Amino acid sequence: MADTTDGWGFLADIEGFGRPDAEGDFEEVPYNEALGRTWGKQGGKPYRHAAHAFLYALDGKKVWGLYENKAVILMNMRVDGYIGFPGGIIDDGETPEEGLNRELEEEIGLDLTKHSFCKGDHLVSHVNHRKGMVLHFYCKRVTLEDCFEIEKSTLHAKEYGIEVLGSVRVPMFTYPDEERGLPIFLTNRFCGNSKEQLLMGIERMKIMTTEEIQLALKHSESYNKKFKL
Ligand SMILES: O=c1[nH]cnc2c1ncn2[C@@H]1O[C@H](COP(=O)(O)OP(=O)(O)O)[C@@H](O)[C@H]1O
Repeated sequence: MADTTDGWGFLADIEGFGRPDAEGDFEEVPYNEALGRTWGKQGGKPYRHAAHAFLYALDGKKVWGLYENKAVILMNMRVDGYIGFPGGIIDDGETPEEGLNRELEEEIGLDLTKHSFCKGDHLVSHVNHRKGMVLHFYCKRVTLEDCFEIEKSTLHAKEYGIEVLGSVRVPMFTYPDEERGLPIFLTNRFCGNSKEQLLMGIERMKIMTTEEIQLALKHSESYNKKFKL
């Protein structure tokens, strides 16, 4: 990969954030500690913060009357080709929640009078020392009708067709071949630590058990190996 910021224009400052991460780059950190900005590199820039949201509804409907879809979980197809959650970089002077709400309105047209995120929705924060960034992750359960409304509002959002190329639902079921469905979805390329965040959200919101998640991951990894992905 070219290690140059030529051609990045105003994105040059943050282009490094979108580069692939190595295993172990993300370390869980308590929210208050994450806000302490104690990681500012000596004499350098303070770490940048970003916040992303897991919006979901419990479902239970059977796909084709066969496979139980446990939940509707909304992610985005991003302009860089990665899958990620809606959200983004927090601007100077914003709290993570203020920045998150602003980004959600811009990216998916979220109706903030109905679904505004607050500190109580915070699930976990991670720090990436290599990139100098902190990632905050929030979860909110809404109704199935709300999910459908949010998918529709994405089409009219300011960033639709720019940063966001579409809202995608995570397939929350697995076919009898143990690969199609969630395991194959997990073989996608995910932005930042969003794959880890997705699995944490599914587990902590009790949508799937730890064992079910481990099984989906195992089949996802064996699929990757089989096709040398
Ligand atoms: O869903 C996500 N979960 C965790 N980290 C993410 C996710 N999406 C992006 N990131 C990380 O956060 C950085 C900034 O996020 P994003 O690209 O959404 O900000 P922006 O919308 O302000 O440009 C990305 O470059 C990537 O490192």
